[in-house]
Amino acid sequence: MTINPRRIVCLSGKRKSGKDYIAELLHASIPNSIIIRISAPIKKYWSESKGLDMDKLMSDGAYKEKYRTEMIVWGEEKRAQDSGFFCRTAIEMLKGSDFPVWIVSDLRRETDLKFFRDTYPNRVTCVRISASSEARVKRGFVFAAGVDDTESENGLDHIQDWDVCFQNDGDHLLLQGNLDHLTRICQESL
Ligand SMILES: Nc1ncnc2c1ncn2[C@@H]1O[C@H](COP(=O)(O)OP(=O)(O)OP(=O)(O)O)[C@@H](O)[C@H]1O
Repeated sequence: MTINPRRIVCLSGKRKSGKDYIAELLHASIPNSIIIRISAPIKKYWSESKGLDMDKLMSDGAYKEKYRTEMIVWGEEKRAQDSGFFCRTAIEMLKGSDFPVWIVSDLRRETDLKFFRDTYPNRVTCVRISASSEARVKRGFVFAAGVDDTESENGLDHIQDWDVCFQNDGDHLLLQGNLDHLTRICQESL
């Protein structure tokens, strides 16, 4: 009997480093994988409580930026009560147990890292994606006080023991090499 997940790839990086972009590419190359966004339940519960449009909140637009600060504060309060709440809820919401490979596209806090490593020992590959300031700005990054100076953006900066680290500044060959490496790790776990 096989128990899902067989492999979890957790992606971490600053805003506009390319986490979503890379998650989608990995997802496309690994059959039976699912993308899990830890922020999905935060957005769902928060948008419902405020009567806001969930689809707009999940998109990469100005709407997301407008409400991000308020939502972060609400999320922090929830996390203080139960640090694994959003990870567990995201997994349940997306029926994670039906999928052998999980791609977690928005690992942001040490409690999230600890949740996955403690709950699924030996099945987690943690990836740190970096990008130059120039590349991030070209992709639309603008520093926002209350967002870029909070734990949700900087909480993993001191972590050293990433399983894989790479630069995503637009070098397609380099990116493809790293995608191939991660895909192989997943396939070998099946
Ligand atoms: N290697 C790349 N080549 C081309 N475009 C890229 C690359 N990496 C990222 N992008 C583009 O840059 C933009 C930002 O990337 P993405 O949304 O994946 O960042 P993110 O780290 O998930 O950001 P956030 O934390 O703000 O959600 C997107 O439009 C994406 O398509």
